[in-house]
Amino acid sequence: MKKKDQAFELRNLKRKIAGGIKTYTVASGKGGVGKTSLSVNLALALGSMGIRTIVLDGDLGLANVDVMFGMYPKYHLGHVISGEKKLSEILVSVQENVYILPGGTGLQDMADLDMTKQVKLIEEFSSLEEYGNVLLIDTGAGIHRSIVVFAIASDSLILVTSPDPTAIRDCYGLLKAVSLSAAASPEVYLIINMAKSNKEALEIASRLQYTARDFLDINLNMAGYILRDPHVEEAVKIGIPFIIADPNCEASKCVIQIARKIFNLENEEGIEEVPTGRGIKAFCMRLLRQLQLR
Ligand SMILES: Nc1ncnc2c1ncn2[C@@H]1O[C@H](COP(=O)(O)OP(=O)(O)OP(=O)(O)O)[C@@H](O)[C@H]1O
Repeated sequence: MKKKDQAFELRNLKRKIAGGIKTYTVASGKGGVGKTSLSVNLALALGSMGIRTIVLDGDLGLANVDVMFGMYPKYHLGHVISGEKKLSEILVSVQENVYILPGGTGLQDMADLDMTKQVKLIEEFSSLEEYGNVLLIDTGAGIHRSIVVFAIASDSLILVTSPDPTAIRDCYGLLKAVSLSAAASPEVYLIINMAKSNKEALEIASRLQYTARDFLDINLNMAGYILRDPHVEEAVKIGIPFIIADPNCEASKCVIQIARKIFNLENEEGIEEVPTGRGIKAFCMRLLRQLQLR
């Protein structure tokens, strides 16, 4: 085994002892600000840095993640919940270290399962620990209860907004809804997408940071920005994520910066630590508890 691989195995072992997969909910409030685009390209950036990442398409209405890859998987989480498929059978490998977990409809059905079936489902979900260090949950638009539920159940929330004033307002609205429902102050990262410039992104971020701190007592960590870049649209048209289609475009460079910032890989020397969260079982249990509170 190569020295680098040995180091990676060692870090994975440490992670197993310390905890489990780290879960991140990607949400925005307003639709169309680039959540799916960010989730997919961030996952690919992390995968190429050696962090095994799973993207769960948690948009209960419209599945978008698959479309970004130009693929249409036959099975989704609904088939796992109904017992027709194993979770490992619906995971789609899209690149080394990167998997897509098609959500489809049916997540809400989880709450209606009897206790025995819920326990079985949690066991089934536990198999995700074998595939990933990180679970990114791409959610739909709006400030729906299901999105707040994902945000509270996960270890961390990644908030995305564009410079559009209505998007900023809805982003704050979602943060407020999460803070009102969460028992403790959540770990929250902020990303400004489709920014005209670094200056514009930093100004928006600083306004949101002040408001979140003063009115919600939440520390918003600025994770970075993605410039508005025509390569993003072009990549969507050909069904190839922009970080693969054009790794040197402005948007790709911004996503790599964000990956380094959120996962503490600010220097070029490689991965120091594999992210560790509370694990998939804890996530599932919190999710079920929140779903039952509807
Ligand atoms: N940085 C960017 N530069 C230019 N266009 C972008 C950028 N980010 C996203 N877009 C475009 O904005 C549109 C919406 O992106 P995306 O589908 O990722 O948003 P979303 O927030 O997931 O939407 P929804 O809320 O409907 O799920 C897409 O056409 C995408 O190509």
